[in-house]
Amino acid sequence: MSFQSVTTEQKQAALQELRSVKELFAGRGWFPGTSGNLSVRVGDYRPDEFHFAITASGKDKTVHTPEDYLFVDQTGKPAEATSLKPSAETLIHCEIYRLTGAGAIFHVHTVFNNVISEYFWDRGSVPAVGVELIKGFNIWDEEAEIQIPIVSNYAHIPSIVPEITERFDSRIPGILLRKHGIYAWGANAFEAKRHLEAFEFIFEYVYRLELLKSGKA
Ligand SMILES: CSC[C@@H](O)[C@@H](O)C(=O)COP(=O)(O)O
Ligand SMILES: [Zn+2]
Repeated sequence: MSFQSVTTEQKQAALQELRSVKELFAGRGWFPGTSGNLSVRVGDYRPDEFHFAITASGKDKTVHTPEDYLFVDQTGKPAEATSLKPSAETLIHCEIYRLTGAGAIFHVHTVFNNVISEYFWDRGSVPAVGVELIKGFNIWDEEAEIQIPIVSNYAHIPSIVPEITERFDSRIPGILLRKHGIYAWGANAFEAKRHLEAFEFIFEYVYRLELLKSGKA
C-alpha cells in the first residue's frame, strides 16, 4: 500500500499519460495563463491511502520541463523528497479520489465552462437534456436529463472541499467551480479525457442554445 510498493514502471506510465494529455489540451488552449491541473493515480487504492502524480503549481502547461510533476499522498503531501510544490488545488484532487476511487482527474479553465457556471449559478447546476454526448458519461436513457453541479469558488481551497463532498453525484463524473473551471474524472486517463471533452461540448451547446433562445445571437 505504501508509495514504496509503486514500481518505477507504474510511475513512468503515469507521468507519460500526464505528458500526453497535457500536450493535447495545451494545443486546444485549455491552460490559459498557467491555469489548470492534471493528475493520475498510481498503485493500490483505499479511500484512506492512495498516491497520485500531479502537475506542479504555477507551471506553464504548454511546455515540457523536468519539473512538471510530483507524486503526493492522499493528504496532498509530497510522497518523496522534492523541491516542487504540488498544484494549489491538490486538496480537490484528494477529495475526488477519496469519493470516487478514480484513476485520473483533469481540470481546465475555458471561457465556456466559466460563463455557463455563472449563468446557472442561481440554480446550482447546469441542466443538459438529450444531448448525444451525455452518452459519454455512460448514461444511455432516451432524452437523458442531467444536472452538472456547480460549487462556490472560494480563494481558500480547503473551504471548497466540503461543497464538493456535498454536491457529488456518482452519475456525473465532473463538477464545476463557479467562474473558475471544471474538474472531470474517470477510471483512467482515457475515460477522464472522454468525460472532460463531453462536458466541454455540452457547455458550448447549452451556451449557444440559450443565446439562440434569447433572440440575442
Ligand atoms: C493562474 S490562474 C489558475 C489558478 O489559480 C488555479 O485555478 C489553477 O487551475 C492552476 O493552479 P496550479 O497551482 O498551477 O495547479
Ligand atoms: Zn483552477
